[in-house]
Amino acid sequence: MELTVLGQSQTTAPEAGGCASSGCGSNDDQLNHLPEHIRAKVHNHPCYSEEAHHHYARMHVAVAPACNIQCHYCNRKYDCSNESRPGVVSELLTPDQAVKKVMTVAANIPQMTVLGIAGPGDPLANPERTFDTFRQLTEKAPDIKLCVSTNGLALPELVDELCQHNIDHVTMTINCVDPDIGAQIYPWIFWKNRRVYGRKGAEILIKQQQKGLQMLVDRGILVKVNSVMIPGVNDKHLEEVSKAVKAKGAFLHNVMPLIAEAEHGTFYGVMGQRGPTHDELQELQDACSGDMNMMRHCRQCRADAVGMLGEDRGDEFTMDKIEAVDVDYAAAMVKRAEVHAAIEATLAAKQQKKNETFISLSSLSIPKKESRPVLMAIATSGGGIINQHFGHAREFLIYEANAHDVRFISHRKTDLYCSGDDTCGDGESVLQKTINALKGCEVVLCSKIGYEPWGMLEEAGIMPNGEHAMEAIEDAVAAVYKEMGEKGLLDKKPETKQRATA
Ligand SMILES: C[S@@+](CC[C@H](N)C(=O)[O-])C[C@H]1O[C@@H](n2cnc3c(N)ncnc32)[C@H](O)[C@@H]1O
Ligand code: SF4
Ligand code: SF4
Repeated sequence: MELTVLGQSQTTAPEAGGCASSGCGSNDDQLNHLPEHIRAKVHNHPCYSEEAHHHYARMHVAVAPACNIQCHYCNRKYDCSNESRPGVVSELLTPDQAVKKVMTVAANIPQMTVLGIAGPGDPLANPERTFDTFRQLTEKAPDIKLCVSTNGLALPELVDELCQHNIDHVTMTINCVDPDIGAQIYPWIFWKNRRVYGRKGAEILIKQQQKGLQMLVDRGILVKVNSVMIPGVNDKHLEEVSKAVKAKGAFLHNVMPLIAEAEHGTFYGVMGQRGPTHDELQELQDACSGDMNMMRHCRQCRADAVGMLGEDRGDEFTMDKIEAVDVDYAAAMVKRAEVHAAIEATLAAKQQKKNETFISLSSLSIPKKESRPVLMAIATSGGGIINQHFGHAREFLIYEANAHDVRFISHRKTDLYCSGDDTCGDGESVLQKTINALKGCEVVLCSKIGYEPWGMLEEAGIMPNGEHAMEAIEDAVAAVYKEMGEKGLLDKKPETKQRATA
């Protein structure tokens, strides 16, 4: 089966230089040449494969409270159960509790393939708790892949122990390779039993990160590098970071937007540091993609997230609900294997159909002047198909179509306007906020939509479309683009009527 990883092509082995075509970003390009052992590691990992994230789930367990550095954007003390952002958790777990939770979730959500430890602090600043969890899971649930997300400071000394577990993937957050920029992001690190401040601390951190990255690559671990895009601080620098980590052998780069709100109590939040706009983020991801595989579907999950990316079923599996549950994991593994086989069959059939029937946009003979890119927002609850009511969508996947290609570029979160509460206290309806969040999109594809949002979308210059319900997303996007071409709507981008939004 051919795979799409991260919505773009990996046409050479990652060791051999990654994405072959400059600026590649096509969902239609395939991973034909990826070596089998790499394909085996990414095909069912929802974060490493854009395609897989429509079908497979992940979970995080919050066993790692402490951190050995301070980032200006992180405050793990703030918790809101409705909030989905990194570092946030509802309950800290012991390793035993975490193992119990993972096995219960695995038995109930068989499409869950990956368990990550991503905080709320740094897993490698809590090595006993992290490795105890991994040791038990490697033994008791060998069909679950294990992952960590680390700042990398303690990585070199722990890399060998890490590799003893069922680990194929590691995420490292690298926001800079220049200590002067690092000094603006990290006020201090904790190193050899003392705090090291400013540039000096950043310099040590960067060295450790680069050393740890090399050690992981040498051991055959796939490394995803997370970078937080902080406008005015490291935004101009991240292309260089991308090149540097690519040169060392990192497999993916995940440039994520800074989340900074004053009420989180972070330095950046309090100082009014803004995050990037959708356009700024996409521009940077595109600029980095010439030389690197980019992850564009990261949902910046909580440190206790459970379920498909974009959903959080953590509330169903709190310790008070699962403590008494007995899991027959041998039986669960059989069921899990069946479910995984069914997903693989679905993916293979989808690929087959795509190979046979995908509308080749390049064959449409759309005149060049009419081949401008068009953004479309998709309401989906998973499976890679258009299967969600507009009013039920908590997020929209954003695809870009042009005359040659359809590609996934991002997702945008929205408040659920069908929640009964139609205003957000600032006088603006949630529906209006949703429409603002779709700024730049010209079409919304969903399974159904009510009269009121239909009218308001049209008024905002966004075409609602419910005609492609239950169709594969990329097929539908291509078909709508073709229709737009036939109706002469590709001549010129219409004036946007939406209000500005970040
Ligand atoms: C909470 S951290 C935990 C793992 C580890 N300590 C690390 O930093 O990689 C997980 C990811 O969330 C990111 N993160 C934390 N707070 C953030 C924020 N306010 N905005 C954007 N990303 C954030 C971190 O940079 C990291 O990539
Ligand atoms: S390294 Fe991770 S946990 Fe530590 S302060 Fe930074 S974001 Fe927070
Ligand atoms: S934070 Fe991003 S990389 Fe981590 S599990 Fe969520 S989607 Fe995957």
